[in-house]
Amino acid sequence: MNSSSTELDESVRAELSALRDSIDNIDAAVVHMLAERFKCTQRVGRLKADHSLPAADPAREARQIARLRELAENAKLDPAFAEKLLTFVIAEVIRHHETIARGAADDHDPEPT
Ligand SMILES: C=C(O[C@@H]1C=C(C(=O)O)C=C[C@H]1O)C(=O)O
Repeated sequence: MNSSSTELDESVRAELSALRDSIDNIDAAVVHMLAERFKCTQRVGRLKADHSLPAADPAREARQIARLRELAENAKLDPAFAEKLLTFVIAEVIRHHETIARGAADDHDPEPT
């Protein structure tokens, strides 16, 4: 190995390392943003359970998906991927809402005898 290829290796390593630092920062931001989103959706779940509203709202989901697909297209992100991601997150939210609703129902129902 000559000195120029060693230098190239070093610059490639440095670029890879800098890119990975950015990826780590972005992943941290995604986790924090998801945590904030789930805080909001937990409150929505509580509200729905308290007022006997259904866990899922397909009409709202359809509007969100259409909006996100457009945002994705404008951002040069695959809209199908954006839709898959949102659908995955929403499915988890609905699961949480169902759990909250079951808890609320248990609180209101008399103990089985
Ligand atoms: C959070 C809600 O509950 C569900 C979850 C949604 C979401 O995670 O964005 C959207 C619609 C509902 O199916 C809501 O109704 O706003």
